[in-house]
Amino acid sequence: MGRYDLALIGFGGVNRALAELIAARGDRFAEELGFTLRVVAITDLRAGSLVDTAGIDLAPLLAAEPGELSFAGLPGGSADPRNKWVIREVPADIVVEATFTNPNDGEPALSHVRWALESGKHVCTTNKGPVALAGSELKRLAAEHGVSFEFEGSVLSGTPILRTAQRLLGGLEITGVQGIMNGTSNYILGRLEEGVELPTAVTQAQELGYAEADPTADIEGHDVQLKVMILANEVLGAGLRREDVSCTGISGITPQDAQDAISKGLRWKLVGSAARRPDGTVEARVAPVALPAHHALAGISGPVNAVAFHTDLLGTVTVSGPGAGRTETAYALLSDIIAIHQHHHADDDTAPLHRVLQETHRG
Ligand SMILES: NC(=O)c1ccc[n+]([C@@H]2O[C@H](COP(=O)([O-])OP(=O)(O)OC[C@H]3O[C@@H](n4cnc5c(N)ncnc54)[C@H](O)[C@@H]3O)[C@@H](O)[C@H]2O)c1
Ligand SMILES: N[C@@H](CCO)C(=O)O
Repeated sequence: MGRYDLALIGFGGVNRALAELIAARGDRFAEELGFTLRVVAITDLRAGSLVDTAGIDLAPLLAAEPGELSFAGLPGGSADPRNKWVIREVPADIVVEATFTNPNDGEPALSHVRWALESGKHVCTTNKGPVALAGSELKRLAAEHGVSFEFEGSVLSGTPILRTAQRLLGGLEITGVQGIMNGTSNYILGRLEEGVELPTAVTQAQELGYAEADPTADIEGHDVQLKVMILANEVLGAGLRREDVSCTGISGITPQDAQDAISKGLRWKLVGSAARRPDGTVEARVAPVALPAHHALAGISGPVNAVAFHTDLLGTVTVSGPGAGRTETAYALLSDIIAIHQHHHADDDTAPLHRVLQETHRG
């Protein structure tokens, strides 16, 4: 039986939901997945940092209201997040990065991921910034250090879109992808159809845990822009930069527009797409589209998302599932940990695994 010691960077909706899963289902994971999980460090901009290399007792932290959590004064606690020190120095097997997504330069999450990989620690992240803006560099860094860089939750939350493409569509030529890739905007468009005004719908999406810390990224399409970059780079080998993906969001759509569309048999959807041109380059965009009711993406409602892969041998293959949500996204992190286990340690029965890694590195 292996054990993975985790350092959680950011303790907001997603990483807190992961801690809840570990607290509630840890025994089941051991039985079904062949490993146990222990949290040895947590950092958060608001709560500070907490380190216990013997394993943090999660119950009292999870019992506290998120906004009231403070690690200062606890044994091993500090008011300062101390991200760099925790990531580099605390012995952990996996660094789980779930701080705010920064669509401009990916920071500070990009540095968090770099520090972890350079320290020989695996990384799982739901943060789209580092993956979209520096994915190739980070994969190279991970390979150099013999560790994994996993990011299933960066596109479509816990719905396994990236692993489906990587593992199940081998041998096909994927010529393009098209999808609804933002839970917040899709939820909001549904509320607009019901006559709810945009600011109210945004507040509801925030309360449900779908929206970014700054929901502008959801409404103006920047979140989908990053996801299109990730998908296109992963499945089309596109190497897109942000300026390569034209981007229009849903802020110009009113409840009246949404209801008028319904009366004409149409539904407004925020569609992200990337397609290979005949010369091999990739064209990508994010824009609202009024889809006819018979379109495969028109029936995708609420925080549910879907991605259609256009392929040569199978035609169109569409995968649909949750696109946002705290627990759904925490599941993506669990699926990343399972992938790390399968890739590196499935045959090990030693614990803790960071010692195995350190011994391997010492040669
Ligand atoms: N919530 C979802 O449905 C969802 C789905 C997929 C991906 N994501 C991504 O996952 C990440 C986390 O999402 P969330 O919903 O938990 O967000 P959140 O805003 O609830 O939590 C983010 C946490 O990170 C902390 N933080 C920010 N900067 C920090 C720093 N420099 N050091 C330490 N802590 C820092 C904040 O204090 C906050 O508690 C985001 O990047 C988001 O884009 C979220
Ligand atoms: N805010 C994002 C979270 C998932 O990346 C969304 O609504 O889709």
